[in-house]
Amino acid sequence: MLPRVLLCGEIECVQDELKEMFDGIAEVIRLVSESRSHFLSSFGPGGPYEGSVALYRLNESSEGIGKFDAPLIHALADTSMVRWIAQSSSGYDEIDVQACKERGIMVSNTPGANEDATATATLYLMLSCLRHFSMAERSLRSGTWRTLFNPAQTHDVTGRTLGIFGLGRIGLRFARLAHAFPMRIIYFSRRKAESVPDWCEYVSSVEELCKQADVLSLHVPLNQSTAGMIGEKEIRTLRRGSVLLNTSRGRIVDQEAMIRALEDGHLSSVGLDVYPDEPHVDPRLLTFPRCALMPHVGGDSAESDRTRELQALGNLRAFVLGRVGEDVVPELKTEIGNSTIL
Ligand SMILES: O=CC(=O)O
Repeated sequence: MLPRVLLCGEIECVQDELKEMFDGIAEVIRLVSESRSHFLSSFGPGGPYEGSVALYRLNESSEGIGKFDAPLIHALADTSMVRWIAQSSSGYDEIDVQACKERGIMVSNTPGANEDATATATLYLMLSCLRHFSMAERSLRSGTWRTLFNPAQTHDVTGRTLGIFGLGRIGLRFARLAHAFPMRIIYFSRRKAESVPDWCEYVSSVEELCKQADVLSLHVPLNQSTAGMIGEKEIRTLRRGSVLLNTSRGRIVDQEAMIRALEDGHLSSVGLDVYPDEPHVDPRLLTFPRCALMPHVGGDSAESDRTRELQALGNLRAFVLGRVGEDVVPELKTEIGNSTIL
């Protein structure tokens, strides 16, 4: 009997490739559970997921079965043969990686797949926040021509300082786009990046980044050390009238502190694609007309969705073939070699 791989989420772009990739090496099955209890009880003998050794996972699957938190991971390890979770996104904050480590389950993600889409989405949000394009469009669509739009309150991008928190692939791609205006680019990362262009200036702390930036853009993953990292102190260290952009994860920012700063004008606007409790959006955010708000679509384009699906499925296929995909998440790199189907 072939091993089975379970798709927790739809494959939208690469159905044909999916068939070819697993032909003769694994049986691909689909999620039928609408609850966590059904999911966890379906790996046993005679259950619909019996024989599954690996999962493909989209965050959308949380709607039915919840996040892959520690209780789910431990129960999965107790009741199934699953040894690999291939997350189909670059963020993997919905999976408790520490619990996976304890139970010998490997996790891969899709770094780089949506680098261009996310960087260009951030660029759009920055332009919209400084020039009020989203507000201008809303004005036109509501039949009021320029009523909402006041050019005296808008600003050019050229010559401003962009502070990038996290100079990974997306941060660097955005830096390159913004440098073209030109903007002055400064960044802070856990460590100074090697081989970045000379015009990308490293500053030694988040505080220094906030002191100098006109626009602060967040490009770090969500984990225990980044959660809430941009709070009251950091926001108030930004100059009055600054712009905050977040296309990373909502929980990196203290939302209450951000809303207070919008209310008293310390932040002139924010450009958000992500929120702490998606799909819920705090209704107060909708009351600031200059803010540019999107429903977590920044990383999605036909090209990046296709690349992401192929990359996640490639990681699954490598596991089924007894290899290790390139995309094991950093926290589990030391575990490589400990996970096999047999
Ligand atoms: O949010 C998108 C991603 O994590 O890829």
